[in-house]
Amino acid sequence: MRFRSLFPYFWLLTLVWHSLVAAAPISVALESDAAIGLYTSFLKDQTSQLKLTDAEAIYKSGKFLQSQSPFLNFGIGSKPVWIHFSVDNPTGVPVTKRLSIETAWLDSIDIYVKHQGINVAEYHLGDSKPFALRPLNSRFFTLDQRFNTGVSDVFLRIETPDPMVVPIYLMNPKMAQHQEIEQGYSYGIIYGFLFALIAYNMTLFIGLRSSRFFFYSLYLTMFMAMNIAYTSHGYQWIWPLSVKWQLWAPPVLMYFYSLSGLLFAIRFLDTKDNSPRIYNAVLWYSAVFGVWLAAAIMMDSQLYALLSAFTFMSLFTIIMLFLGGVSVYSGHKPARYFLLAAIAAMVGAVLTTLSTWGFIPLNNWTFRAVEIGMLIDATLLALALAYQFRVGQEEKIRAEQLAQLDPLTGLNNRRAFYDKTAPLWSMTLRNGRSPSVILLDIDLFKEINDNYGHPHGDKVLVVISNLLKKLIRQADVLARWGGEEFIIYLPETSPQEATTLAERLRSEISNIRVPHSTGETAVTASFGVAPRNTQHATLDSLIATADDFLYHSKQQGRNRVTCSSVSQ
Ligand SMILES: Nc1nc2c(ncn2[C@@H]2O[C@H](COP(=O)(O)OP(=O)(O)OP(=O)(O)O)[C@@H](O)[C@H]2O)c(=O)[nH]1
Repeated sequence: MRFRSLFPYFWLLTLVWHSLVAAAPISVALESDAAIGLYTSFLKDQTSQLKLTDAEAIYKSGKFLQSQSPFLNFGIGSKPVWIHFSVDNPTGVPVTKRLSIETAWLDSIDIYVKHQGINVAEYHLGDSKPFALRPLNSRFFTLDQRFNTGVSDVFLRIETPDPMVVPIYLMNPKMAQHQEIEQGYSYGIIYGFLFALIAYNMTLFIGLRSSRFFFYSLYLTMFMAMNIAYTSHGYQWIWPLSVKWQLWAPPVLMYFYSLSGLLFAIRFLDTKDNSPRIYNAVLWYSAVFGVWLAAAIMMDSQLYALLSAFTFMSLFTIIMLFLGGVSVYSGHKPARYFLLAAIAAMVGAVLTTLSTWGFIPLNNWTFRAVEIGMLIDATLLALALAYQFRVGQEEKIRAEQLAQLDPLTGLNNRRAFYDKTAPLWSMTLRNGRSPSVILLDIDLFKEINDNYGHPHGDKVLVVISNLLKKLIRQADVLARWGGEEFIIYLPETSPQEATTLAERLRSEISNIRVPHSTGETAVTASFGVAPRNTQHATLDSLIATADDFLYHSKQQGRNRVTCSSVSQ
């Protein structure tokens, strides 16, 4: 708020400063790395026909407009623009300065240098010419110009359907070179960081086969490709001869960057399942802009292609926020990271836009805020993916655990019993130490159900389960074997020890009283105890023996323990 309240003063200061310096030529002695927009005046060529002589005549008649901003900005699809500034060399000797127009996507830039009314130099630059023809190997439109003593006039004619932002710099060549190297390093860091994330997430995609990682990598790849195209790094290093691709790459890659972002978002947020209508709307929206872009390309209209790509990309940022917001609102936890990431990307984009339009001071940080925003966006999304993966794993483990538990008693179910006893059984076979199995079945349980109801029967089952849990050793494996049947696997336990335990369990169960509305239920159980011997090649055969002994206990009148010695 405080910053915003300073705006009127900022503008006033700009105007005062402008009125003082606008008319003045730039001195070659000036050592500044700031853009020189305030020293320039300009003319929009409504006819697109003006030649240098016409522009000169109009300039002399005072009809050029003074620039109000260090950065000239004429928006998207502008008419050609003529820009003028003059350079004063009072030193008495020629001085070389580096003239640089640092917007990499301008299609055509004609530069004319005049000294004392004579044409001394002329350059024809721009994206629409092969990179190899540039005077200097720079991704910007850059040249070294010798300014003779006295005042020189520089006229530039710029034509492009892209956003016509024209940051002009006039610097000492060494200072300019130093700046370019610094920028090179910063791009190296950005691309290196993104490349590492892409490679890592592609590896995760291949390893985990989750398309989320693929769409995330695609999104970052598309951002990198778009950035490489509009900063002209691609033209400089990858496709220096492909003039056509350099012209079409920005709109095409902007579209695919936004599209891949949306594909990632709907996959990450599971929009298809959670909000099918939003999912369909996003797909339709993407298709409509895709058709618009394809039609523009077929009609060879770069302007329409750019308009479609810019509109798609602007709305894309808003849709990302919307999708993230909806998802957070509906309780999807990883979406919080997603929303923060979308906000970071948006803030970056807005800061860059505001700075290029002159609403906030333009410097390396604000101009490249979109890239910083994207780095934060990429990092937060990587965190979101990691968080989502962790939550997914935890849910899987929980589901697996639940699949192994009997829901009523919380004991192991039959599957878990086999899972837990299998390694113990194979160890037994190796070391020859004998386990035993106890199988027990509640007596006349049907009567309990019939007399007091099923819920009361459940209560009895729970009480007995808790008792069994309490009385067995930690190494023993207890499970609910069937309806009112329980099993206990006792590793390394002799027949005597197993029978003693079974007797104790039988006795404790017979002491149980489970209260109900009109009194208490007494309960007993019958037991079969089977110690392993040489006939038991498998665990199932040992369990079958325990089952036989249990049957014997039932036959003998219930509430008793039968062990091998008895049956043999
Ligand atoms: N309440 C309750 N009853 C169950 C559950 N699972 C099985 N049952 C009941 O347990 C009863 C078992 O009856 P039976 O197999 O005839 O055996 P029993 O009445 O215990 O008689 P014996 O085994 O011969 O002593 C059946 O009525 C089943 O419906 C359960 O989870 N909860």
